[in-house]
Amino acid sequence: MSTLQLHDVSMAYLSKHEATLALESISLTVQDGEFLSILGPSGCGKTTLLSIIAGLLSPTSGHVTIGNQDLKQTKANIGYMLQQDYLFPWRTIQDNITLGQKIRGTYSQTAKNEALKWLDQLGLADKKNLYPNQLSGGMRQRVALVRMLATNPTLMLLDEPFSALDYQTKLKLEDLVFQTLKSEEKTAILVTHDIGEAIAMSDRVVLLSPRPGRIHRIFEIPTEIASTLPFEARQHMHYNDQFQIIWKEMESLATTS
Ligand SMILES: Nc1ncnc2c1ncn2[C@@H]1O[C@H](COP(=O)(O)OP(=O)(O)OP(=O)(O)O)[C@@H](O)[C@H]1O
Repeated sequence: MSTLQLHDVSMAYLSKHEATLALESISLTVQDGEFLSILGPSGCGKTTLLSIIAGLLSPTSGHVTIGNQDLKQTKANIGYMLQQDYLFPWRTIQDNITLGQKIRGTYSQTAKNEALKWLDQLGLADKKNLYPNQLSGGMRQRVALVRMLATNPTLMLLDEPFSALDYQTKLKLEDLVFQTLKSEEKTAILVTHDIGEAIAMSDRVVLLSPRPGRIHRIFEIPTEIASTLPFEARQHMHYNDQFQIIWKEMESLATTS
């Protein structure tokens, strides 16, 4: 993917009686292959920001470009993964993971094999003929990940995809997503409330202020953290400087909001 840029993006939700300013003057560049996390207090506009990048919402002012082209003009394939898996209960796992390809008109025997390869790589090959209600929550999220990967997106947007999972499943899936996206050199933006998760998975963490969300600070995560520590250890760096700094900044935001 080419570089993603947000240029002075603001977003106000307008209703008959009031306007809610959700985001204000967000300018940000996300490099090719970068994993970026967005942290911030509840209601600061994280999901709004992701929806704007996905092209589902138009900002009130400012604009988004991918490789210097306006988002609406690009043919960038953007994948979206949410807290809920939104699998279709009446379709088998195989039919669910090829659905994105069918909607995009890219379905073929080769594309189907690609989807099945991902299913295999994520340890679910033997589940392909089952239905979503026959799988655990963690398995269903893995299927949602396969469905997204099967469309070969150049940019992946992840809106708290791990938050509904039990702790052990969450750790395993975070690690799996991290390893998969890094090895595929995918560009990804993760919205999360979890500082450990953000540090463990990201190259950079963007901390937004309370609503209206503005960029409060951007933290570079030292590469030696990602390259030397096992994933679970990276999550629990309560004594790690980076964790402490981000935690303190978040606390200070909470007390000033
Ligand atoms: N469709 C809408 N109409 C009006 N206001 C909205 C709409 N969607 C979101 N908002 C408001 O915009 C602000 C930002 O919402 P958003 O969901 O983007 O925040 P968030 O940071 O993702 O929240 P959370 O962390 O709780 O999921 C909130 O005050 C919310 O109430």
